[in-house]
Amino acid sequence: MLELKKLTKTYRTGDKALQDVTLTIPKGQVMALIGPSGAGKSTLIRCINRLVEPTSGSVILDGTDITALGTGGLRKMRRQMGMIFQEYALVERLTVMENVLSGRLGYVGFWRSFLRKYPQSDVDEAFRLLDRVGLMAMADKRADELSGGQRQRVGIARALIQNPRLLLVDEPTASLDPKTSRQIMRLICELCAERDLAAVINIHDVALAQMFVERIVGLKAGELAFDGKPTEMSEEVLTSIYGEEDWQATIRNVDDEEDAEADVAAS
Ligand SMILES: Nc1ncnc2c1ncn2[C@@H]1O[C@H](COP(=O)(O)OP(=O)(O)OP(=O)(O)O)[C@@H](O)[C@H]1O
Repeated sequence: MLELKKLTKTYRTGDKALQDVTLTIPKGQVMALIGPSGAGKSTLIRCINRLVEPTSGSVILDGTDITALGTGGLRKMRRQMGMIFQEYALVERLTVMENVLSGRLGYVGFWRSFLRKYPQSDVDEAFRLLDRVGLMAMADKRADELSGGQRQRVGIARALIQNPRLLLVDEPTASLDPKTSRQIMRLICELCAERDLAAVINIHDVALAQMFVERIVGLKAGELAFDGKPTEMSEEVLTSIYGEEDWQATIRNVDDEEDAEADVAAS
């Protein structure tokens, strides 16, 4: 279980990116974080693993106060938090397999990782994960030979080989086309369900979040503006988070997409 208590971040510039955010994310829950640009979504995700240092408040994962950890403790804790980024952050000249295995770097010793000698159990697990994300045939390809969707699948496998307790996902579909975006969101949510793994997903696309996750949290100017089920997302809620706009298209979109998906599944 992840608990954020009165999490606050004020950057040196004076920007109040987060203000008193209190949230509890139970084990196995996938939560989408939405909100306009600058609302504090990336800051929130980065405060959880302290890539950004919170100004005050605490982050507690399964009873451990992450905000109170020293350097060594934080390094160990970060291994338990898988991170998936928008831009994949793969090593271009390495193979798919090597990129996935790099998720184990925090676990194997320096020389072993320097020589890229991973234990057989890690290699076996990497093959299992590549199979699960549909990339078994690509294991020996270089990362720079892959499509955006394939690259994100490698990023997902790399995060999962850490055997994390929590997934932090920052704009996983920002560079992908709509169909690939849905496939990636579906894959992330299925994998979390299979592993009873909690995830916080920062996502711009409200309709996509509504389609796949069980809980949506809206941020506005660093403060909680909505916390509820996708079905509770209404035009009023969207207006309160994003301001005046014609939201009918966004909300209707979800129904249309679901109908379309159902048609495909039925055909
Ligand atoms: N390193 C930084 N130094 C100073 N201010 C920052 C820094 N990073 C973010 N901010 C500010 O903090 C606020 C929240 O930014 P953040 O990137 O968390 O928002 P976001 O919701 O993720 O936005 P986007 O959807 O555009 O990525 C913004 O006002 C931003 O300008």
